[in-house]
Amino acid sequence: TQSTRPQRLLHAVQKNATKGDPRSVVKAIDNFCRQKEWAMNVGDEKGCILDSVVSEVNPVTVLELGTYCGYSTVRIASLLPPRAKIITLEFNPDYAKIARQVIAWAGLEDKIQVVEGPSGEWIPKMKEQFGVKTFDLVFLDHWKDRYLPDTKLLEDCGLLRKGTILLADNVICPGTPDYLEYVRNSPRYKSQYFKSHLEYTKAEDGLEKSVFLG
Ligand SMILES: O=C(NCCCOCn1ccc2cnccc21)c1cc(-c2ccc(F)cc2)cc(O)c1O
Ligand SMILES: [Mg+2]
Repeated sequence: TQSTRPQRLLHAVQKNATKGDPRSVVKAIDNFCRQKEWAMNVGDEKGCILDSVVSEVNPVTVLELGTYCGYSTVRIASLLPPRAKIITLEFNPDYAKIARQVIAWAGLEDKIQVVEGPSGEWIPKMKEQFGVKTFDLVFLDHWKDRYLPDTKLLEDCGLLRKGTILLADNVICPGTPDYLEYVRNSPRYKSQYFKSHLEYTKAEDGLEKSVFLG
């Protein structure tokens, strides 16, 4: 039977990346997506901006909404201090299955918890299920019309603290207009746009970094 794109991406990692070397996993995925098949990873250009924000925040507890094949999960985890953890939420079980294998190839299983299901159901359970108090960094990369409702849900569930950083992918393409309007106009956020390009293309896209002010 025909393989899926995530399966072909995983095979490219297993063929071209060194087991236990996260940066070689990131490189292998970027090469696959540039040379063979486009895929919706944050990519190398926006990935550098992601790296700089992660390094600046030095988070101990990270939430990622939208795992896909685990590219940004591996990118973030490879920069975390020893005891730091990422909880990454994926709605599609086939994607989650691939992501777990990409994460294992990178040797980062101990830092990453892949959780399957919808954000609307899991966010209210974060404290009781995973012993999370608040998140230091949230990377939004899931359904674009869920960025705003899930941000409000994170606020309401007390999962954000003064200084929590929200970093949102695709605020231009595909676009998250209601989310942008909210974080740029709400007195509870200080927002900054990092102009870039849609992964592996020349189309404009960017990341929005927003600090929760409490
Ligand atoms: O759609 C995108 N990502 C989202 C995937 C589903 O996420 C579903 N999902 C994942 C956890 C999760 C938790 N709860 C609910 C839904 C939940 C996405 C799309 C594009 C893109 C840009 C231009 C195009 F022509 C076509 C596509 C680029 C990106 O970088 C993206 O991230
Ligand atoms: Mg994205």
